[in-house]
Amino acid sequence: MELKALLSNLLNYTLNKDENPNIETIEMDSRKPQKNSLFVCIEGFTMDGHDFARQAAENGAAAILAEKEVDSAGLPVIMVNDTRRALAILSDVFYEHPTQSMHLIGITGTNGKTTTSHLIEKILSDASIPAGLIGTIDMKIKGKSYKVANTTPESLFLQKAFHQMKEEGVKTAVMEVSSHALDQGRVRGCDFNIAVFTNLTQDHLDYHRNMEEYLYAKSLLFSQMGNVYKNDEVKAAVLNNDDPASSAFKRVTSSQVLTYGIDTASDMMAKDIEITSRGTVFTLIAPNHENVKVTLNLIGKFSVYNALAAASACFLSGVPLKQIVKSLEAVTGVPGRFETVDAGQDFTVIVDYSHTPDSLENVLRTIKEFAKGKVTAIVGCGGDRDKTKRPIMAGIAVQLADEAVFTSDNPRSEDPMSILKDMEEGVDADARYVTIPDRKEAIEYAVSKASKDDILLIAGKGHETYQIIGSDVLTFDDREVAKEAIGGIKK
Ligand SMILES: CC(=O)N[C@H]1[C@@H](OP(=O)(O)OP(=O)(O)OC[C@H]2O[C@@H](n3ccc(=O)[nH]c3=O)[C@H](O)[C@@H]2O)O[C@H](CO)[C@@H](O)[C@@H]1O[C@H](C)C(=O)N[C@@H](C)C(=O)N[C@H](CCC(=O)O)C(=O)O
Ligand SMILES: Nc1ncnc2c1ncn2[C@@H]1O[C@H](COP(=O)(O)OP(=O)(O)OP(=O)(O)O)[C@@H](O)[C@H]1O
Repeated sequence: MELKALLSNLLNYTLNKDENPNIETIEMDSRKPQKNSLFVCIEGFTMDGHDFARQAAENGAAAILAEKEVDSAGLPVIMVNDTRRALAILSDVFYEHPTQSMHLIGITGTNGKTTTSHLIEKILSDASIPAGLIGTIDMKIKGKSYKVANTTPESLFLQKAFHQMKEEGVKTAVMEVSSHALDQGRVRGCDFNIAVFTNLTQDHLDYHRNMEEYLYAKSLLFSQMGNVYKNDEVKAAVLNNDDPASSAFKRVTSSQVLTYGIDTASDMMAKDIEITSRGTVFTLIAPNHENVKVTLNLIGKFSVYNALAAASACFLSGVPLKQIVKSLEAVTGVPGRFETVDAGQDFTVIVDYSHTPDSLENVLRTIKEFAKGKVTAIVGCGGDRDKTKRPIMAGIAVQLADEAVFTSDNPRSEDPMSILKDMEEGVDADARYVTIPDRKEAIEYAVSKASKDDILLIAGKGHETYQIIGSDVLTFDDREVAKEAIGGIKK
């Protein structure tokens, strides 16, 4: 594509020379081969892409997009105000606006994005609507899994992925939309049909300075949805009516709103909820007033919310209610979300991705509802991330579990002991907890102490198969470590 055609949707830019090279790829990493690329310089959080413009030129770039002066080795330079935001527009143009002719569902919220997106994908594919999926665990196209670096990848990766989905005949996609992505404009080129909100509680205050800014970032999904219609379909915001943040989103969206809830009157509701150790039973009341009994294999009130969010999005996507319920009932779990580890032991081990105060509290409260024996929570907090949640999470663990084991969870560049010290600020000295910095030892300790009918919650890492210590990414899987530890005590 000619450079000037590629720039056609940018409102504000200057080009330093009247040249119009053919652009074969767009790249944002100078270390990759550039094949006549437009190299987009991004000022990141650790590096500044502007410092690598010359390297990109030497690797074959044909033009440079920048927001400040660069050494371009004589290549044409396009200057814009914000390269990250410009990249979203250019990627959409380069990949021929893939989402304009797709049915795109975006999910935002602090907790439940991954679970809800998996439920939606399952319901749609059971209804013979193959859906691409982009989220924390992976990207999936026609059942094939691809690695992703971020919950919501950079716009360049996203638009390329949507293009690939279309090439492979997949015209429906469901994706998680993180607050970082919204703040950085990664989804600006995405034309959403449906935007879903799960809930808003404390997280990511290392990035967003306070809850107001976090809420504002989330609201961008709804304010940026744009027109009321897309290809004759009404656009819709699917909002959790029980969460106070929804009122802010109602104010900023110009789309139709469909609400769901348990405690507040809503378009899609769950009533008569029963929570058991194996799942959840409730009556689903749809916007057309149809009532259906649902037996979910997913545990806890929070799972009912995820089911309601998924049911609402799929109802709006034209899937009949009975089909939605059938698919929801067939879901046995999502990797790393309330996943039980069974190695023949007489106690229960649950691995769960709860790494926010709210999710930890929900999971522990749910466990307590059916626990017959002692509940032990193994909990850590990430390094280089929101420090304010450390004492809060530790406090929740000691308050709700019979015993807490504080340990490491991706300490990154921080000293694990100083993270544990921050956690200890949230608990009284006489609280029942132990501190074991090595995560493997912490799991082994809890397993060795477990008796019949006890429950061990290994919180925080869920599906992750690594532990980041310093700059090393070490192989670590809570599920495997727990199995080995159980094997060890059986010998
Ligand atoms: C804080 C944040 O958003 N970081 C993201 C950001 O990294 P960065 O700004 O630090 O990038 P950088 O390393 O400084 O590099 C800047 C630029 O220089 C370029 N570069 C760098 C070196 C070089 O030799 N040549 C070169 O061209 C890089 O390719 C890049 O374009 O841009 C990268 C590329 O898109 C992201 O992968 C990275 O996400 C990191 C992995 C991350 O942890 N992000 C978290 C905070 C995040 O975004 N999380 C949310 C979900 C959170 C949740 O809900 O739990 C997400 O959506 O993933
Ligand atoms: N609707 C919900 N409300 C509160 N907690 C939830 C909800 N759904 C799931 N959880 C809890 O949060 C954890 C993470 O769930 P999930 O991965 O679905 O959320 P997420 O929004 O994708 O998280 P992340 O953004 O960190 O990837 C689960 O393991 C569970 O403990």
